[in-house]
Amino acid sequence: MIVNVIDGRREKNFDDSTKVLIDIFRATTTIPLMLYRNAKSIIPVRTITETRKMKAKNPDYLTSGERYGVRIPRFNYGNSPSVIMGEDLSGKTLLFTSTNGIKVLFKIREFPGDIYLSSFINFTATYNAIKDREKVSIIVSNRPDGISDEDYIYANMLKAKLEGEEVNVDDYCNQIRASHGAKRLKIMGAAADIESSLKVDIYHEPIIYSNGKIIPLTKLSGKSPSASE
Ligand SMILES: O=C(O)[C@H](CS(=O)(=O)O)OP(=O)(O)O
Ligand SMILES: [Mg+2]
Repeated sequence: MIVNVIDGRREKNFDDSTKVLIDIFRATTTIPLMLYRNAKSIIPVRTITETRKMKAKNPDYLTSGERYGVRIPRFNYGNSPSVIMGEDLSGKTLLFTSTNGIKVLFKIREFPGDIYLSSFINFTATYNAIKDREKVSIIVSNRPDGISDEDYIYANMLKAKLEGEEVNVDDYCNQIRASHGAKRLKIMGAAADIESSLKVDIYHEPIIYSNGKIIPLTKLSGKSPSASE
């Protein structure tokens, strides 16, 4: 197996490998927790305006997302995994837009190859879903200032596991706790999101992007989770 870690913010060209989108703080932590709290699906949306337009057409949808970490005014939710953990989202469809992770998702969906979304929340399920693939690209969402050590810590853990190395997950969790990204969350007043991002394997499903929606792989009846719409 070939495993590459790629800066999804800077890279412009992607191949047809299986892609795993990583955004530990916080989109690919929040999204699996939305599904853990029984959401039906998450619809990624590029812009705030588009989100409001889709909400107007689908009043039952919930709105979620942020810009630069701050919840968008009049949205039902921001991008806080610790807030989502306390919610019952049974049967709900959530519109979701975020500063980094969703931006990169819209970039990579233009290329062939299955797209998974992963974090500590569904680490083992992701590993089991892709461990036999020929080529895997672990796509780091990064941030505007180019500093997202939390994403690289997780990407390196997943890469090590895929390459057959023994992985001590607790060590990686402690690296996250000591990361620049964790300090940033504390400064933002979102310290609770650090431990929420470290609920390892609380969600037991691989999560894929398919035909405009983010869903558990098991919801994809029989088809390959092709990223192309
Ligand atoms: O909401 C987040 O934590 C980040 C924005 S920032 O890094 O806090 O400015 O968005 P995400 O798309 O989850 O990286
Ligand atoms: Mg992030």
